[in-house]
Order: sequence, then structure tokens, then C-alpha cells
Amino acid sequence: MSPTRDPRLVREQAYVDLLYARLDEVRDLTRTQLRQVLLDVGTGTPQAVVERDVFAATHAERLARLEAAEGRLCFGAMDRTDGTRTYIGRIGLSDAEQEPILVDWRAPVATAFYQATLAEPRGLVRRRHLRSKGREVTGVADDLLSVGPAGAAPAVADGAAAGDRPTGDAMLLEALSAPRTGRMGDIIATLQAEQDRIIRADARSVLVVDGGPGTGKTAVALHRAAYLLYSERARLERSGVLVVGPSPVFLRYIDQVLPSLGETGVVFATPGRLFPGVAATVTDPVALGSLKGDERMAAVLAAAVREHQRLPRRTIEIVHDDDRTLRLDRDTVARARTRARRSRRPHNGARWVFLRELLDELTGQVVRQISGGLLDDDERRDVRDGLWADPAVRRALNELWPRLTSFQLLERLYTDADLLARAAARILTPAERDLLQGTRRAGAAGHDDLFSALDADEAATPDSAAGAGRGHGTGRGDRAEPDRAERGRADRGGRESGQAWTVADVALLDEAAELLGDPDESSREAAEARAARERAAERRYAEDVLEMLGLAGELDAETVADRWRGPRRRTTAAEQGATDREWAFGHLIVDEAQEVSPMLWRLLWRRCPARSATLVGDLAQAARPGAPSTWAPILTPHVGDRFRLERLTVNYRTPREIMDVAADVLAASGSAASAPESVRSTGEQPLAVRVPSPAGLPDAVAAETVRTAGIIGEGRLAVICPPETAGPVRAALCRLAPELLGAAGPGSGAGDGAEVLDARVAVLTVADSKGLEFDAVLLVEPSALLAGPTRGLADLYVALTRATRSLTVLHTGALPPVLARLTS
Ligand SMILES: Nc1ncnc2c1ncn2[C@@H]1O[C@H](COP(=O)(O)OP(=O)(O)OP(=O)(O)O)[C@@H](O)[C@H]1O
Repeated sequence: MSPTRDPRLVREQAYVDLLYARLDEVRDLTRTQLRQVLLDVGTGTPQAVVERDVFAATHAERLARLEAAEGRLCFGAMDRTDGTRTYIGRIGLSDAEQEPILVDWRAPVATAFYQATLAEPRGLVRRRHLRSKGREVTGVADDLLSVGPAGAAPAVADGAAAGDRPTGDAMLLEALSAPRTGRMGDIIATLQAEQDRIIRADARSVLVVDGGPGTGKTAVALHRAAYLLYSERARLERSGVLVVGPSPVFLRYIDQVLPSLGETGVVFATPGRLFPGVAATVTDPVALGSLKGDERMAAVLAAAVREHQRLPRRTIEIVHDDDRTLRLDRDTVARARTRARRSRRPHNGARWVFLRELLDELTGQVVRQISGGLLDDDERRDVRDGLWADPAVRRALNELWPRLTSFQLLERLYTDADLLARAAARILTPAERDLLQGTRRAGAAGHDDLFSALDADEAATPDSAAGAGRGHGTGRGDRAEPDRAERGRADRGGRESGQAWTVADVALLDEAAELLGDPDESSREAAEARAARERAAERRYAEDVLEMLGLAGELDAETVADRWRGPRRRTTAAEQGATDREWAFGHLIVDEAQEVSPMLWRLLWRRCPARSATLVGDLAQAARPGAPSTWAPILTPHVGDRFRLERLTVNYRTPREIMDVAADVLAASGSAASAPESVRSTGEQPLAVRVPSPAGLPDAVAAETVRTAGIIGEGRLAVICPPETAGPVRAALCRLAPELLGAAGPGSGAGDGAEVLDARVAVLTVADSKGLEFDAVLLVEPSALLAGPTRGLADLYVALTRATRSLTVLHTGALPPVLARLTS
């Protein structure tokens, strides 16, 4: 250690050494405890198994958090007026005597660290920021929070005064100016007061965080997830948090933030992955995507379902057992249909009511024909079973009310012009109906498929299906599972998941699933009833065991019951939520919320019936046509007035010089929002470079990219292009400097595209660049963006605001007037 080392550093290093020593100790202890628990074969009794699982899970989780705390374990300290000092860090730690030596940044005590100002010091005289590299403290920066006599800075603890030493602001600017790595990092060391307030806001309602580009919305949303998992761990560990982001690239960009904060119990999903079994990445052309996202589609789907609950025009004749003619007239079918609809069950569940009604009717006819009505109950049941086993009877009933999956319903809506015309007659215009069917006409599926496939689906008679535990079983229920898997494949029309369905289809599939219910309703009901009984028994047992272990006050029985179920249950909150559309998440976080269509909102609120949510977005950046300019019309239909709007106003990303250009674009777009205030300026003016001919554009972009990459050094660069230009630009860059593209060069293309984040240069469309940031941005042909099918000025605004350092605009024709401020 250098003899001239700042005494403040020496003092802080000593404390940080003590913290790491304790961290090592606690980690070793936890590892030993975990090993002991895992090695302990125990007595093998259920109680021992519970005990082992509870402790193993608790130790493993604790160890994971302790491991994640290694980097920047402690980043700050607060000195109070009473002379006490509290250190703030990634986690909380206590010494061997259980005295706290480090406070978790999320603890209530830590609020003052983020909130104290000179005007409102909250009992603090100084906030100290610690900079560190590995375990070494490399710098300190102080914010003095009380004014001494005659305005002099007060002497605190080690006697340091303000002078021109760095402050917290300097620490923030340092963080913001550092080269980007391609991944978002946590910001707990430099969280600003307005951000902290939002992160700690009450979780019981819907919080909307609105703010311009770079104001930290994404960062705040993720830190809020970490905060909620800390402050409401018991609830959220069971139910999980769902984070929805616009693209796989975006999710990859943010995927290290929560693990770095020691939190993993979160499900991340793009809109294309929110329906189990589908992994859609393809987007529709803009007009079609907009139509599919339009709320009117909910009514179209509901009508399409009703179209599958038919009344015959005239009496249906069914030849049963080759010689007996049975009849179903329109009134009888209408009565059964009314009863079924009144059951208020979804289509597939109500179908069992409908079938039971009509089978009763047909049974009556057979009984009258063969015995004049004189059969006992057992004999009547045999008749009924005989009817149900008859393919002619099944076919007739299924034609009136078929079992349907959402895949079948949507496929039919896209391919059967008559069905769409009937379902959407008063809802969509003929042009809209054409648009909806345009993409699918070629591969229209025959209707017969639907009805002939049905014979395999009834593993139980309508009696046993209509109410679990009621009626009599057939003993055939065990065959349901293989049938189900088989059918799952058929339901998707033999397609590989995600290949045929687009991102906008996902919300429609989910809406359809809601209307239809489970196609395997009968077996599911029985299974659910069984599972509920088992669960209640497990819970009672867990309560007893906790009582015996003296742990009743410390662990709740529900959590123990979860853990007791072993890996199967342990994955549920985080992973089952991702695969089960009926999973109710405890909290929902939506990023880039301005892009969410009305149909997708319906899906999202179904995933979070408690309506506990954090929605972050910027309406001025909305690319989709018809996006509203305020949040109320988006949210009121779902949550009434139970939402609170918070605004972030400081731009931490984009330097002032670039933001001035973006502000012109924002003003021209007519948005009511004002551009956020940049926290820093670089002195570097954004440039416009004119390329003489369109044919030379890709090579010119490649050359400019290489030049800029040389200037920014280790940072990241994005080339943002119109979709049709991205391929040629990538190819030109590949010829000139393939190393800059890394694994994202030509020949790649497997994967989800997220490899662009690992390369020094990413070639992207505006849509793909949403939410991301780079040291330098080369924006290609802005006039093509403005002429595109989305809201061009919003797209331009997004593209201009991705850079933390430099911006160059390359164009062939005249520069759009809205960019007049750019220097050539
Ligand atoms: N308090 C802070 N300390 C350090 N960095 C911060 C802070 N707040 C925000 N940042 C950084 O500013 C950048 C922009 O933040 P973020 O991506 O969350 O903004 P955003 O509002 O979601 O932007 P956009 O609307 O463009 O997607 C990120 O690099 C983030 O880490």
C-alpha cells in the first residue's frame, strides 16, 4: 500500500476487509451446513425428509445470495448527526454477536442513503460512496448533507471536508460515461432519489413509470423486482414475478441485473412466448399486426366460439345400432344449448352439459322404443353408454358442439371465410376480414378434420365428466394422458411451435383458450380436485412438522409444503408460471409498455389477477399506429382508477448534444411529452454524413463503422438501419471487418439474435434496438424510417436516443428537415 494513500481509503479499506472476512466466514458456514444437510441420510421418515428439504433449500438460496454479493459488497456509508455510521451494501451482514455490520440496500434503514439531500438531510451529515475494484477500495466520494457554522462544511468522523473532492454526482457521471458492455448492470450504488422512491413504492396497485428515453425506466423496473422479492419474499416466492420485455435481445440485455442482486425467482418472457407451447418470433406486417392486437378481436373470437355451438336447421336423424332411428329436433337442441351456455363454463366445459342433455334425450328415445320406458337405472345407463360408444351418435353431437382447441379456432378463423364473415359481420369491415385471411388462405384446413378427430377425445362419458366425483366412472380415464399428448400435436396442426404463429397471434390464442377452457376439461377437473386434496393434506402435515421442530413462527407451512414436494414444486413459481397459462403471478412488470396492444393487455392481466404491477414505458416512443397518448385509456378498462403515474425526467444515457437533436423530433411528432433533461454533455456534436449514391451506402456505412469503432475502443456500437438495408450493411461489414460482428456475422442466425449483444458492432432495425444502448450509434437513412409503416417520428426518436457518446447519421438523399440541427 502506498504511504501517501488517502487516509479515508485506508479507513474504508479496513472496514471493507472486515466485511469480506465476515462474508467468507458466513459463506463457509452456509456451505458446511448445506453439505451436512445433504449428506445427512436421516431416518427416512417423512418428518426427516421435510426437515432436510427445508434446510437444504434455505441454505442453498442463502449461499446463492452470498455468492452474488462478492462484487461491490459494500458501496456506501451514512454518517448521522449522532455520530453513528451505517454501511450500505448488496446484502445485509451481521457479526458473530449478531450486531449488524452491513445493511441491505433494500432495507428501510437504507432509504436515507438514497433520499437525503442538503434540503432534507434525514438525520445524516454525510453520504459516502465507495468505489472499488474486486475487494479493493479505490476511491471515495462524499456528499455533505449539513452546513456547518457560517456555511462551512462540517467536520465529520475522519475530519474530511468538501473542498473539490469528488461527490456522489461525480460517481454517477463516472458510471454513466463508462464503456457499455452489451449487458445492463445494476445501479444500486448510484440510485437517484426519484428512482429510489419508485422502487420502494407500495406493490398493491398498478404503478406506471413514464419517462423519456434513458431515464432509467428499465433499471428502475428491475430494481423494483429485486426490492419486492426482498420485502415480500414469502408471497412472491410462491407466486413469482413475471417480467415482460419486447424481444429476446432485450431480455438478454437485462438478464444479468437480477442475478447480480442475488435474485432469481423471476420469469422473463417476450410477448411471443406467453402462450404455452408457442415460441413466436415472427411479426406480422404492421397493418395486420395492429388488427390482430385490436380489442375488437376479442368479440370476433367470442362470436367464432358461439358459431361452433350450432342449432340444426331441421331435425337431425341418427341411425343407431344400424336399425334404430333417433331424432334431435331444433327445439331440443336449443334447450340443451341454453342450459350449456347458462352453466357459464367455457365452451369445452359447457360442452359436457350440452352432451349430457342430448344423451338424456336420446336415451329416453331408445328406452321408449325398446321397452315402452320400463328400464331400471342400470339398464338405462347401459343404453346411454351404448349411445356414447356409437360413432354416429358422437359425430352428430360433435357437429353441434365440437371440442375445440385455441389452435383449431384461430386456424379456422384465418382460413374459413364463411366462419369469419359470420363471426365478424358487425365487427370488422370486409377489408379487415380480407386482411386477416390473406396470409392463410393457401393452407386452409378442411372442416372435416375437426369432427373426425373427435372420436378419440372422450375418455369419459359426459356423466363422469360433467362433475368430478358425480356420475359413474367408465374406468377408461387412465387412457386420457397418452391421448392428450397425441392430441397436443394434432392441435397445433402438425406445425412446429412458433413457426406458424406470429407474435400477435399469441394474445389471440390466449383469448381463445380463455373462451374455450381446457379441451381436456373432464380429466383436468378430476386431477385438480385430487391435487387440491393432496395439497391440503400436505399443508396440514407441514404445520404439524413445523410445530414439532419449533419452527412454526419462522417458516410458513405453505412454503414448507412447496419445498417438501421437492424439485417438482420448487420449479413452480418461477418455471411453472412460464408454462402454465393459468398461473397467477404475484407481480407483473412490463417494459416498453407503450407497445403492448389491447389484446396483449388482456392476456397480461389474466396472468396477474391480483393487478399488482409495474408498467414502464414512454408513449412518445410508441411505434404502433393508434397508440394512445395517455395511459388512462390503456389501463382503465382493466384496473379502473387503481393506477398511479410516476414520471422520470432525467436522461442518464443520452448526452445533451444528441438529446437536442432528438428533442426536435419529439416536438415535430406532436407528442405532449417533453424531452428529458440530459444529466451530462460530452462536447461532441452529432454528425450527418451524406453518401453520394444508394448503391454505395452499405460500403460507406461499413467504412464509417470501422472508423467509429476505432474511436470508441472497447465500447459497443450499433448500426441502426431500415429493415431492407440491414442485410447489405451486414454483408459489407463482414467483407471489411468481420471481427467486429463476432458471432453475429453471416452464417450465424441460429439462436434468438441475442448474440448481437456480444459483438462490438450490432446491426439492428429500430424495433430491435428498443430499450438497448450503445456507446456509439450510426443511423442509416432516416428518411426511410419516416416513410415506414409505423409511427416514423417515434421510430426516429428511439433510434437517435440509443447512444451514450456519439451519433452519426448516414443518408443518401436530402436530410429530413426535422434533423436540420445536425452538423455535416
Ligand atoms: N442511477 C443511475 N446510476 C447509474 N446508471 C443509471 C442510473 N439510472 C439510469 N442509469 C443508466 O442509464 C441508462 C438508461 O437506463 P434505462 O435503459 O433503464 O432507461 P430507459 O428509461 O428504460 O430508456 P428507454 O426508454 O430508452 O428504453 C442505463 O445504462 C442505466 O443503467
